[in-house]
Amino acid sequence: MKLLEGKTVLITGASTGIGRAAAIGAARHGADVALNYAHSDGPAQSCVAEIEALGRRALAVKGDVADPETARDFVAKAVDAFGKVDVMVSNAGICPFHSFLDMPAEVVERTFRVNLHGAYYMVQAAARQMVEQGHGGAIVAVSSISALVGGEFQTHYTPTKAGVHSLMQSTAIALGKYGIRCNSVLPGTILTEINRDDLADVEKRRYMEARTPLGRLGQPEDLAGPIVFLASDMAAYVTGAALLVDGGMYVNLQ
Ligand SMILES: NC(=O)C1=CN([C@@H]2O[C@H](COP(=O)(O)OP(=O)(O)OC[C@H]3O[C@@H](n4cnc5c(N)ncnc54)[C@H](O)[C@@H]3O)[C@@H](O)[C@H]2O)C=CC1
Ligand SMILES: C[C@H](O)[C@@H]1OC(=O)[C@H](O)[C@@H]1O
Repeated sequence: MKLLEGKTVLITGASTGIGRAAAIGAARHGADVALNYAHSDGPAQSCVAEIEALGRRALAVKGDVADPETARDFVAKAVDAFGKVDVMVSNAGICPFHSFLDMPAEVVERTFRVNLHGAYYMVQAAARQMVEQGHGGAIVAVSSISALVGGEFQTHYTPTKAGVHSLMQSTAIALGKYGIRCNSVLPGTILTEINRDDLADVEKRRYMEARTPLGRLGQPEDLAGPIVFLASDMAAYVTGAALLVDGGMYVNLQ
């Protein structure tokens, strides 16, 4: 059963990792997909090719989510190409691991701007379009288990993920009257570029694996199903919710 047949799905930071897996997952479920990406063209173009090979339309639009103009441009180009916006997946994020006491202000600023301001502008731009269209929509934000627990080298990052989670709660209220649902997924530790260096420390990786009741760290594809579900009409009465996708890591105290 295809859950997103005929829908237009926009995803930020979609050329790699969780965003890319969500883009392919949405296309497998019948959606046309617009991808925002910030860096090299190659991975974005290969994601477009993968989606087109599935028989769906795809569009890659370059832009830094920290700039509010990027959100307006992304939504406008997606509407030009596909005629509408049904789903926004706000996924782009950075996590430059750093100790707290000597954290440079620029690293804090940039992390906040990309992860939180970026999500805010994208969600707002998509919501404005959905309200204008008048037939509702779904917004899924990629928050984190880090919205709920701290990290010694993530003092600049975890507040942004708590912020994204909170943004979905408040926008669920602000947008419910328009039939727009807003939810977040809270991934645990997923093997992607964002933590490649951090998890190159074998001891740390083993520790994180041992904390996970399902016995392994996550793959980007582990997020595709939960994101597609929350984006779909299967979740028609779900809004303001946060779905942990962490192999059980959060509940594993002892
Ligand atoms: N990998 C993990 O363990 C977890 C990741 N997350 C979140 O998942 C999201 C995706 O990250 P991953 O797939 O893990 O890593 P990733 O590094 O593969 O993906 C992040 C994507 O965001 C893009 N990006 C970065 N800055 C951007 C900007 N200014 N404008 C537009 N795009 C930008 C990157 O180019 C990249 O494609 C992030 O928001 C991250 O915080 C949440 C919990 C756990
Ligand atoms: C980047 C981290 O490995 C990853 O990001 C998160 O949000 C989780 O806290 C994981 O630690």
